[in-house]
Amino acid sequence: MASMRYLAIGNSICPATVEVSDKSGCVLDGFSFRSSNFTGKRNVRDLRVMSVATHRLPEIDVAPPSSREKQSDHGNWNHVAWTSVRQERWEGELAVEGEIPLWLSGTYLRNGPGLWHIGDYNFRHLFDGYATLVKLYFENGRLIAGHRQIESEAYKAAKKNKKLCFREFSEVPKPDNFLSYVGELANLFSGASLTDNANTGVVKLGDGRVVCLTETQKGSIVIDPDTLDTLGKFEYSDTLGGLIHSAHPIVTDTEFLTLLPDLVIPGYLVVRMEPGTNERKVIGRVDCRGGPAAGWVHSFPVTEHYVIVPEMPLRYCARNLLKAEPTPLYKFQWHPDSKAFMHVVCKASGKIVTSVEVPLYVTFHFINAYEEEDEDGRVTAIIADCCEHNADAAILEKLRLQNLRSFNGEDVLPDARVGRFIIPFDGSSHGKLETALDPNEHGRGMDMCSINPKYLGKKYRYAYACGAHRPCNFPNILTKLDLFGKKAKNWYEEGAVPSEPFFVPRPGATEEDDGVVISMISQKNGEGYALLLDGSSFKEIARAKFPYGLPYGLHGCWVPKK
Ligand SMILES: CC(=O)/C=C/C=C(C)/C=C/C1=C(C)CCCC1(C)C
Ligand SMILES: CC(/C=C/C=O)=C\C=C\C=O
Ligand SMILES: [Fe+2]
Repeated sequence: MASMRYLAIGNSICPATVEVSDKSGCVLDGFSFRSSNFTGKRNVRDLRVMSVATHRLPEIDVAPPSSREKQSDHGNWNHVAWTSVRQERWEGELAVEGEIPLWLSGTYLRNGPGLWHIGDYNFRHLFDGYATLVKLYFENGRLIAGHRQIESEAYKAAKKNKKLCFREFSEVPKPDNFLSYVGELANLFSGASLTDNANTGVVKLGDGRVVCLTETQKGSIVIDPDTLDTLGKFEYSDTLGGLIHSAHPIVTDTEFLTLLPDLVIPGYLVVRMEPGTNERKVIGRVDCRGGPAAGWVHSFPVTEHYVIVPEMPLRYCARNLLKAEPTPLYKFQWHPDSKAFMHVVCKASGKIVTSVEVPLYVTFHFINAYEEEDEDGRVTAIIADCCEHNADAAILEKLRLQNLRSFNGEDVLPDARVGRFIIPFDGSSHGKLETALDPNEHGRGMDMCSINPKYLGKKYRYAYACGAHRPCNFPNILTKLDLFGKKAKNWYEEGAVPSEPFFVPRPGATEEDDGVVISMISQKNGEGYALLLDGSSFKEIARAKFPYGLPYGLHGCWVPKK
């Protein structure tokens, strides 16, 4: 039966988007929307007519509420952060408590794995979930929010067949499922079986296209930042091949830089793509110095003139890639004997400028890097900061959904820190890895970071990240790190699971921390809200409650209003 809703916008009544579904039943019923205090000029296009999808997730049912909503004394049993989003899409205006700065004009997009089941089959790992894209559109102090599932092949196939059809981070389809979907031509043990579930990040290219990404190259999907429509695959037009890439390319208005790990001859291609093209060109290549395979490169840092290629002892493992059952470290293996390295590639020449052995480390996310110079302007070293998990890959296991969903008050989140690499340019064979500030400043939790994008590759003072208020099983505070003062300012709310704090600079700002920090909070009572903190004081300036609890999400980007 078709269902339709009407929402008031100012004095006029506009039909909301009509969703036709053969299942009736309104999951998101009874929300109230602020419409009476709308003072801006009414412009339906600009305000992206508020629409509400009123049907259940078609064909992918959510888990029964009884199990989903059960909570322990600690309020964390099946916390909404780890509970699948309940419908495919939603959009509406949120009532704002506090003040959104009027200069904040544009869309914050956040990607992440928001749907962790197919029917009553529950996925294993946080990174397995089908991509849920969330948007916060700010204009004139008002906020229109929404979410939508990304229509990847993997998601569509799961919906159609009610079964997993592609290999996800830890999940592997049964051979029959895959073959019935892709056909006899493809082999479960080939690249064709890999997911295109673009559930990790979202970037705005210099030419304005917005692309959702994961670690598989085929999982690069172009979306419309206004409607969140899936527009199609981002097809790389070059012939570089390979199956995987870094989940975090470095994207500016003028270039897109990424690393393509070589799983056959261990190494990495450093590549650049210009705005307006789909063709990556090779800048240079780094051969691994240790181990049987390339190290995992979820992210990497750059400075103004160099690309830093990390070689972690947590390495891809071709055997694990093809295994039907998950291994303790999934597609990776820990090779402490292979040592750890940092390579520095000149962006202009593609040459390796230096390559140093460093202490063992484990990181998902580099924060930033910059060049240290002497009085004559000669580069003496590179400083590269990351969220470092004390060289312990156990964090991967902690991100299993079963672990995230079963917090019982025990402090089980492993310690992490801001790891600072010092890579000398004097020909030394070894670099250093130090702790940038006392980890107790941020509760010894550290991940999901952002900086002022104007400081990318440059000497910087501030970073924003998730830290810990212990006991906890997952980073549960937002932290502003002052890397000069070696201090942190923290934001905490009991039972909250905040997503990556994302810094948006104020146009015209001259101070590094002049701007706002956006995060989305999943609450222990099953609700959720968008949060805005002042980038300098790190105090709350506004919050806006969603009509439904938000699942956890990973990385975001900012699309300024044209
Ligand atoms: C969400 C996140 O941080 C990481 C996601 C990583 C994914 C989806 C990795 C997927 C992979 C495969 C499906 C097979 C090939 C290896 C690997 C890149 C790990
Ligand atoms: C959420 C996370 C780590 C948290 C640990 O403290 C890592 C996410 C990685 C992918 O983007
Ligand atoms: Fe990431």
